Amino acid sequence: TGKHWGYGKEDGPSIWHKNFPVAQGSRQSPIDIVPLQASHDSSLGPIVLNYDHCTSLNIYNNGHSVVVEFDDTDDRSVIQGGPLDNPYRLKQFHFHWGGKGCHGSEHTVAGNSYASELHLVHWDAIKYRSFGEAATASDGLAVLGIFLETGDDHRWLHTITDALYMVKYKASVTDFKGFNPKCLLPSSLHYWTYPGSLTTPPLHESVIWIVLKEPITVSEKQLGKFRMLLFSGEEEDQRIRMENNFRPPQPLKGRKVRSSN
Ligand SMILES: NS(=O)(=O)c1ccc(NC(=O)CN2C(=O)C=CC2=O)cc1
Ligand SMILES: [Zn+2]
Repeated sequence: TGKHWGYGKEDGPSIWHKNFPVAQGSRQSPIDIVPLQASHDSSLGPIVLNYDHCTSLNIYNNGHSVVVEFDDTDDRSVIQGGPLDNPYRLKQFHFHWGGKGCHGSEHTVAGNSYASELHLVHWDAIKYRSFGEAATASDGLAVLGIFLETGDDHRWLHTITDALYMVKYKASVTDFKGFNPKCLLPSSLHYWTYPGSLTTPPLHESVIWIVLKEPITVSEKQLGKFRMLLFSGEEEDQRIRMENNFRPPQPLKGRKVRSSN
């Protein structure tokens, strides 16, 4: 079955290369984005999100993060434009966060990290027949990264944080219908883009990353609710809080980060 990995001392990001050698590959994510070194590319158009007919299905704790899954059996919710040649279908979104008062984003900006990072995961269903097939292709996935900073309450995030008690333990799942993630977008869709990878095992180098420049604001209280989730399953005696589930920035290895206008 799948190889075990986590975010601890014994099974965390510095060990992943033992079971997943691509961890030391040439297009790993996340990275530190240095705005002044990003090349402005006027051929990069705006990204377009068509989420109006999206169908969220469930919310679940996969032992690494909390994930909201979507019905991706047709093109009802897609991202297109920007660096993408085709529309990419929304499959799921999830978060990465730190411990109390510590930052937990995966991408950093000029060495600065945010409190958390939201990933909306999409796949090219024009070119590939399944998510699994796209996940192993060099241009198969497009992940939209959105930074979360702490401040006032986020008006819509409570719909998610109110459901977290239902998925406290690893492998727990509950219905989560009618959620449209466009309520989690910042006002500007200006972005950086670069070729990268999944930020957790299997670390496939199959992701076109699109990272929004503008963060959204959530409250420390709302973020605290993510930290009541557990990495561990209900039957396990250890109750390990789900926090600091982020991979640190990886070497750029000559890649170019482009900036929309
Ligand atoms: N953090 S991230 O880069 O957005 C990130 C996003 C997704 C995954 N993993 C998956 O989607 C798991 N998965 C496969 O790899 C193939 C089928 C499948 O379900 C890992 C990381
Ligand atoms: Zn992620």
